[in-house]
Amino acid sequence: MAQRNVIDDFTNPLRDPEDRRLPRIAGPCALVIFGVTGDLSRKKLMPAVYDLAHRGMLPPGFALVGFARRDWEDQDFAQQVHDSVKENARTPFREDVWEQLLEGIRFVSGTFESDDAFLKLKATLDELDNERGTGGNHAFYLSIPPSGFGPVMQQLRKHGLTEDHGDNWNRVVIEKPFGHDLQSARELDQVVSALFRPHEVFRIDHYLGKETVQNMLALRFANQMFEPLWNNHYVSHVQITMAEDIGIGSRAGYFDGIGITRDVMQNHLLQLLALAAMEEPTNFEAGQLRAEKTKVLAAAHVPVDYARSTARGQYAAGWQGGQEVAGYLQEQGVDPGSRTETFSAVRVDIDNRRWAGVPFYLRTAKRMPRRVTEVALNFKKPPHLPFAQTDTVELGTNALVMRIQPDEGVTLRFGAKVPGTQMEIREVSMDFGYGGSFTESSPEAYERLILDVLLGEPPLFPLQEEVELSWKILDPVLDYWASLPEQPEQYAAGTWGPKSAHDMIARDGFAWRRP
Ligand SMILES: NC(=O)C1=CN([C@@H]2O[C@H](COP(=O)(O)OP(=O)(O)OC[C@H]3O[C@@H](n4cnc5c(N)ncnc54)[C@H](OP(=O)(O)O)[C@@H]3O)[C@@H](O)[C@H]2O)C=CC1
Ligand SMILES: O=C1O[C@H](COP(=O)(O)O)[C@@H](O)[C@H](O)[C@H]1O
Repeated sequence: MAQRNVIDDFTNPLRDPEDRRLPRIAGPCALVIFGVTGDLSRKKLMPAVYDLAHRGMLPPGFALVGFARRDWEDQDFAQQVHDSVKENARTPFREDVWEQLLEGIRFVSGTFESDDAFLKLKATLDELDNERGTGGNHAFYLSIPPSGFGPVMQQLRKHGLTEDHGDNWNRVVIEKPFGHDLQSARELDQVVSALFRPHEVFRIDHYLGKETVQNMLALRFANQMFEPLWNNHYVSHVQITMAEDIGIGSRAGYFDGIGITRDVMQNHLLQLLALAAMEEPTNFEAGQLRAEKTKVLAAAHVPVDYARSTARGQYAAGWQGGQEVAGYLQEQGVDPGSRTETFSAVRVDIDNRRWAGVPFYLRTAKRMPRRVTEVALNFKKPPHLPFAQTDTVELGTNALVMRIQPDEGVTLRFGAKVPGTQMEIREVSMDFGYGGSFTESSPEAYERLILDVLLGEPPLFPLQEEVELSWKILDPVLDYWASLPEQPEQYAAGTWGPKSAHDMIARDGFAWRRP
């Protein structure tokens, strides 16, 4: 097979100028991370910045500014970046890359309420603009508890940090969950849109940055053989699972009172549903892709008999990976009477021609037996099986499983004849795995999305309309659960969730997959 010659690609005058294989490199800019001492920043954001630098996708004068309450100097922050890069970066540590990054690292200490801190941030950015040529191009990443979104944006505007001089840009990146219900999401949007123009706002959902999530678009729309089956003529039901084996760790302050439904179902799982169920966009530009997701979310709802169409749970003490682990109510920082759910399952129906009659089951939880995210299309049984009484037919359901993580790929489950002289059918799998098919490694979701922000490319960032529709789907469920007098049903850590969740899907004649 002919090898692609990379040097020719850059020198060949006939090369398509739109060639998307050219590296995408950000222009001069500063990335300011609020909440830089937090879990997300330490595990994902700082390593992603380093990985981008390592891949040569950041400009030489790039600057990284951290903002948090801790009483740190630049060098303390630099040490934290260094440690989290060494621990969590995808690409190997290189001294020269680190040295270059280090030159642009600064820290500002203060609270969201402190005018002094924002004055210092302004002075720091002005200095960087002069020293490193970042030219007034600033991306403000709010990696903070949702209650801080509004106050920080107000402070940015108050201190002239969002001013447009005509030849610079300012962008704001807002972590999920955007609001805690429809009403608060609308209120937050009023704050955002009074301070920023639509193209300056990036609502981040890191699942959209995952390689395997984008591959759902390739699987569906780059092939002819799947789409004809992708509807209620052939699909019996769809299961979307995001299971985590971890508990809440040190994040009680954020998680308790929010719960798993607001934390990930309102955003990651409903985005997966939208990508799995939407119609084909004309192209993958922001407007087209987001319009199709919006349409399908507008057609989705949880059937109103919530006692039957939903289930919630809370993990109790149990065993995980051979170790005894505490129950949710015993975790440090959790209110001992907390009713926060750590398991959530809902049935979603989609009222359109393609999906009428096909339930989508969404399930997510902490402290499940293993970490796995997948989207599984389960197909109807064949209308007739031409086998004799004496034949052995052990068929489950045909399924197409998009394995988002950690074992990334696609699995097709179908029946095959067992070798031998008798007709014996058994279920088998056909697998595509990234490792076996590609030499390229997948960028981390945050790597991809931070670069998109710095380049000003919005297709992978949900619109406010998608956020609001997602709350509209889940608000009635959350209200219903809040009205119940009892605690969420307990499930032992390290198991597949409460009995009510198994009953919920069994009533419809199905069972949860064991991924
Ligand atoms: N953790 C994760 O895996 C993921 C998190 N997210 C989202 O990212 C955001 C942050 O989450 P996470 O990192 O887990 O949260 P953490 O609680 O770990 O971190 C919160 C950060 O905000 C800072 N902070 C809080 N209040 C103030 C204040 N009044 N003034 C200044 N700084 C303040 C803290 O600084 P200090 O050190 O001074 O306390 C800390 O740096 C959330 O919106 C979450 O939904 C999204 C995807 C995954
Ligand atoms: O958004 C969140 O996602 C993480 C899980 O992310 P993943 O990429 O590892 O699947 C979850 O642990 C966290 O609670 C939530 O805020």
